[in-house]
Amino acid sequence: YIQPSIAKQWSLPMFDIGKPLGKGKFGRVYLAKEKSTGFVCALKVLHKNEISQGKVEKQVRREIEIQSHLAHPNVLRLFGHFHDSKRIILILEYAAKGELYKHLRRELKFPEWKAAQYIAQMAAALKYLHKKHVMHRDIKPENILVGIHGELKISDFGWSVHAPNNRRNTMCGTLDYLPPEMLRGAGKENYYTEKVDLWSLGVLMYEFLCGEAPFEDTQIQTQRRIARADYQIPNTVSAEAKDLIQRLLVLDPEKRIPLDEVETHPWIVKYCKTGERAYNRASGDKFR
Ligand SMILES: Cc1nn(C)cc1-c1nc2c(-c3cnn(Cc4ccccc4)c3)c(Cl)cnc2[nH]1
Repeated sequence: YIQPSIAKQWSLPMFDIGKPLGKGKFGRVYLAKEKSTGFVCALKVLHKNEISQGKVEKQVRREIEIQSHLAHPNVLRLFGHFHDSKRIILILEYAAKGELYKHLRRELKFPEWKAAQYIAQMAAALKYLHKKHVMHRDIKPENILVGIHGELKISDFGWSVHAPNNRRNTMCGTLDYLPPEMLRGAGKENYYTEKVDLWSLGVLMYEFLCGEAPFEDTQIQTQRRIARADYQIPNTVSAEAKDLIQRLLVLDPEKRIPLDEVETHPWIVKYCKTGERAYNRASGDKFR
């Protein structure tokens, strides 16, 4: 007898609420345990009046709609949501090692082997999203969490949309990660596609290896430098890593290296165990 998949009706009394984990522009996140199963999760509590004042209802709806249909080891799960008179609560996967940007600030920058594994995981996550025609559009360390095994998890889908898209967004926060085609502002002539995430992956890779973003400057200068792809890569960065950054930070979205080629790039293959050889090793390669 196959249990019909009932959409469980969640409510706050079903959870023991633990310590606050963090807060964003809208709402706070708490550690929580679902009482009947002991399942540990993170509850993101959004206040309805703050959301309507911030005119972000559409983003919250999109975050729920998009993230609840995603299931990938490098994408933070959204298990469900519910609301009461004043709040909307998202039931999210708990990432036990917290926010990636805190690790990056503490370590200043990552060694190449760690950066390569992180970029490989982000490429896998983006490949999964793009296959579903979802573009994240806000890939940056602040939106990446770290799981119990040190694996990265993209979170905060508030800015994600279905590709292609030409909506103009009033974004706040850092411009550092914005691709040139989103800076130009969208009109009928220039749609942007999921390739915006490839540019941001290049900015992320640069920041992992150099400890600062490639176009970090005053607001005006940053915009100018992004529009010209005006950045320098320090000589401390290996030739292979430099090559991959240069293939991602390309002004023309169509000329950016595709995710399939990121995964097989020499710099990634060199440091990531996911290759055939490593697979054989993992399976005890008795017969090889
Ligand atoms: C912090 C922290 N330290 N440790 C050891 C684990 C964590 C942890 N944090 C999370 C978090 C988490 C917390 N804050 N934020 C940022 C935020 C908050 C509110 C709105 C938008 C964005 C995410 C999540 Cl969702 C999911 N899992 C998390 N795990």
